[in-house]
Amino acid sequence: MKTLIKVDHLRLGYDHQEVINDLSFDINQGDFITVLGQNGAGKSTLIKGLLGLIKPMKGQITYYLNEREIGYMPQETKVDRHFPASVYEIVLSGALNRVGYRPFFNSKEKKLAVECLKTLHIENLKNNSFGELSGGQRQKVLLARALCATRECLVLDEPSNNLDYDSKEEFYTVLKELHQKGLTIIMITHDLASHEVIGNKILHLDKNNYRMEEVK
Ligand SMILES: Nc1ncnc2c1ncn2[C@@H]1O[C@H](COP(=O)(O)OP(=O)(O)OP(=O)(O)O)[C@@H](O)[C@H]1O
Repeated sequence: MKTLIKVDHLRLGYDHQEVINDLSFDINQGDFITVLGQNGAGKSTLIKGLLGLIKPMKGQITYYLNEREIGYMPQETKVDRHFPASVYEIVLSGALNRVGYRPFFNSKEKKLAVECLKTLHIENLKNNSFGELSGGQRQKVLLARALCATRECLVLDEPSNNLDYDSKEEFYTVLKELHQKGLTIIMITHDLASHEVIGNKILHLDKNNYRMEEVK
């Protein structure tokens, strides 16, 4: 099994405050890892580390994929829902990592954005404005945007926050479909109990007590 990201004796934190200490695990191709932990356990901090937004205080993260091609879906609370853009424009912005110094999106990237809309069954929303969507629809748009950035690995930060039961179920169904298509997924959440988890592994993050559990 190919390893995509290797986390080795990692210590992460801010200034002199250590949040994660001595965490080691591998993210293998085809994994769907759910990260569970109490508020403040360091779930978002781990994501920032994986995305290279904060540097390890100790230990290391080794990437066996192009780091820039990790698709990231932020927490909805960190996204301005009144952002004046269409669904298509938001999804296409996921392809910015492919553009480099070119001042425009090419036809391949535009086609990819439409494909991502189709994959998530939201092609009908293409021309709607983001602000007029329901919570569940907005989450699918943000997922499509993350998908547009990668063919390989998605990192999702509390994607089902604020969704009602039905929208959550629908969202998880879409995630399972992506996983079955071969996407590697790391998802942090605090609204699932261990027995409800989707995916093949659970990373339990608790104060200096980390445990990777295989889901049967
Ligand atoms: N930018 C920052 N500067 C300083 N401390 C921070 C910063 N971001 C988070 N922290 C602190 O790091 C610790 C872990 O926070 P983090 O957001 O990673 O936890 P979490 O498990 O994602 O929590 P939640 O479930 O509430 O989102 C907390 O004590 C928090 O106050």
